[in-house]
Amino acid sequence: MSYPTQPTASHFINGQYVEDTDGAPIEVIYPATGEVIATVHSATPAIIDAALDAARSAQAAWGAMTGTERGRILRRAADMMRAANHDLSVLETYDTGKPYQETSVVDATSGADALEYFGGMAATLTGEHIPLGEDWVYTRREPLGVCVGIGAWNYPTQIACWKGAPALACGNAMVFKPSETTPLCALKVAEILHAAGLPEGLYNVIQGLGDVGAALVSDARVDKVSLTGSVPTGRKVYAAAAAGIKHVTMELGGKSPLIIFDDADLENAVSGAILGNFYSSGQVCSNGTRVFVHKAIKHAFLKRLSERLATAVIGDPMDPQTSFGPMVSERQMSIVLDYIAKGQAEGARLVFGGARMDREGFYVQPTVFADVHDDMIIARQEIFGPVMAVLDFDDEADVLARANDTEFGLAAGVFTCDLTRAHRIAAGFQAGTCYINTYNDAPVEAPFGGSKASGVGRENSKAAIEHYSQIKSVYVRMGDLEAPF
Ligand SMILES: NC(=O)c1ccc[n+]([C@@H]2O[C@H](COP(=O)([O-])OP(=O)(O)OC[C@H]3O[C@@H](n4cnc5c(N)ncnc54)[C@H](O)[C@@H]3O)[C@@H](O)[C@H]2O)c1
Repeated sequence: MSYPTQPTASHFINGQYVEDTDGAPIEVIYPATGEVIATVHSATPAIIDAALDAARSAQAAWGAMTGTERGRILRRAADMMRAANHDLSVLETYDTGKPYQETSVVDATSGADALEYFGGMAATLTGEHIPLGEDWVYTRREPLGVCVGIGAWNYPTQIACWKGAPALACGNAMVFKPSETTPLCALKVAEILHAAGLPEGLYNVIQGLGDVGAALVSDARVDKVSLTGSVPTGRKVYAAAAAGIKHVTMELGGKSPLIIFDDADLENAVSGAILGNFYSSGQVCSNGTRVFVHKAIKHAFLKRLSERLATAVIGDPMDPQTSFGPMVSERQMSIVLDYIAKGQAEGARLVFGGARMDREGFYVQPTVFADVHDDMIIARQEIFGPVMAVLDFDDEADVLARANDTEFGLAAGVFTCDLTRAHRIAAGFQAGTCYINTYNDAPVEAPFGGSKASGVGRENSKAAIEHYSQIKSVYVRMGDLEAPF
């Protein structure tokens, strides 16, 4: 292997790499081959303590700096990430198995966007002046303190930045725990931030499974928890954070609807369905995996979709021509294959794919089921893999009610050339992130997050500031103060 995937050490604390081999080893497996490419160690109680203490001691001075000074460091880190894009993309590909064709334009790029955006915003975070006759109130927008970030495995660099950038811009310190499946990329984010001038202790990365995450969430030194993960984990983390009355952001799972009307541009609609189901081998939280297709175009849609899926280049993720890679792990591959078996057992019609690929690594074919009914398991549960469920409809009000009939509310999309219908449907969706004639765009300028069981709070955009800062209000009396006795 030409790229050094083994990090200098497992953790990054107080501005430097730290190792503690007493922690249980965690093997990092390259999903395209099944080969072990690195080993890190789970954080011991001493490592957890060191990271939280470092964050606690560094935060006050950072919070007292001007926003301009903080922002300058974040923007420098953004430039350094862009300059290192190739190496970071290669590492992301080894960590996740996602094709370099994707990682080279999405992951470090999106992370750098977040650092640049929140770096630019840091100096604008001010309070307000509220006149009350001759008295007045002013507000101060203050940091929360120590924020814990806990990541999922599908976008390790992006998640580390989407949480770190707004947290740091607002004057907080962060302890980030990546997913145990993809522990490598966040270490590089920490390295770059400190090389860009971030004072030590402000962005710490420690490794571990759910037990390390749980220890962080319940620690009294922590003021806020931001989780990206599944709904079941979200329920546990939200409950543990509530016990300590901590702030939370919950970026959880979904089973999002994508509605395609008979007046839609078919080629664009097929593109949307492909992007919303097969990008990153289907391992995207906001994917539109329930594709409602108007009966009048069902045949044409499935035909064109199958033709285009047949042109997917499936293979070595490091080959720039490859457009579809493996699942992140053997475990995730078997979860997906189980769902495919359930779809067949429930009587859904397999239109494309449906099997593990006959090659090394954890590859599952892009898979499409048609004639799916609302109550089938493959239409109700998040699969988190390349499995599209196509459902029929012919009435607008009915399809909107069916689209919303789910515990999830992360994303939703509609393809139609009818302007008023597009906005009517978008207004009717019970979802935090909606798309008209496109799918899965996630620019840093736009709020991102879920409603219902899919989450609490928003990442990106000005909205994220509300979740990484708090308002203090100061009443100022200008005259004498009267009291009853
Ligand atoms: N909404 C979003 O922005 C978004 C983005 C990406 C992924 N996701 C979701 O993430 C899921 C896939 O990722 P995953 O399999 O890594 O999710 P997961 O819920 O299994 O794990 C997420 C993280 O939580 C940690 N964790 C597990 N139990 C914990 C506990 N009790 N306390 C604290 N931390 C704990 C894990 O170690 C991991 O780092 C999918 O459901 C997907 O939809 C959501």
